[in-house]
Amino acid sequence: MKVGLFFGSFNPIHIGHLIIANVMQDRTDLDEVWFVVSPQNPFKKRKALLHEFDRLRMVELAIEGNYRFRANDVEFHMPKPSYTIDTLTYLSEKHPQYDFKLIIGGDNLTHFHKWKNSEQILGQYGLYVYPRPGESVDYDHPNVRHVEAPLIDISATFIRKSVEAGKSVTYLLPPLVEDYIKGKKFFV
Ligand SMILES: Nc1ncnc2c1ncn2[C@@H]1O[C@H](COP(=O)(O)OP(=O)(O)OP(=O)(O)O)[C@@H](O)[C@H]1O
Ligand SMILES: O=C(O)c1ccc[n+]([C@@H]2O[C@H](COP(=O)([O-])O)[C@@H](O)[C@H]2O)c1
Repeated sequence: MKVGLFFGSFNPIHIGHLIIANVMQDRTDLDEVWFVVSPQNPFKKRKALLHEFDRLRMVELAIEGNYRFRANDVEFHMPKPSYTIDTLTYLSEKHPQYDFKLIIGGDNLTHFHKWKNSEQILGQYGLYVYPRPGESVDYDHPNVRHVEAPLIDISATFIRKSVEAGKSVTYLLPPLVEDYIKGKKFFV
């Protein structure tokens, strides 16, 4: 079985993430997509992040009922910051029956060569890349698959700023995630 690992801060998860996961599962050879919540991206500042348990909960709420999607908290139990190669290695040892691929947005491809052991990630696993507005890097490598799909100009940053400014985020988030954010008064 082929599993696409979709790593992210998911601060919070938004419909862009869900569209990406669905396109990847539906239009490629991936059987499932696992959303791996990263407590701490090595390249991002931690202070703006919600607690990882809340980010995981929102992912669970967002994917409820989709049996091809799973939420994964493996990085909560690993050293911080979260280096993707370490998690890939761990997951491959734990689930030798699965063929793991990495799903990333085009913005992450720009700096991918700076990731820890990026060559090993490419050689052993491979990337499925979803295009992102403003990012036009065409990484030419046999293990990099550029998936053609509609551009989505939505980011978690835009959602956080919108909530802070008192603007509506309806339809940018799954309703259960919007309710969770409102209930907990996040980003206000
Ligand atoms: N609109 C989008 N188009 C393509 N890829 C995206 C989009 N939004 C997120 N991604 C990808 O999803 C993964 C997880 O992203 P992340 O959780 O950081 O979301 P984000 O919206 O980019 O967040 P932030 O605005 O806080 O940086 C990354 O690989 C990122 O490139
Ligand atoms: O392993 C690395 O060196 C590395 C460097 C930068 C980012 N990543 C991972 O890429 C994923 C996407 O990050 P983000 O914050 O854009 O959602 C997240 O899981 C990060 O831990 C990983």
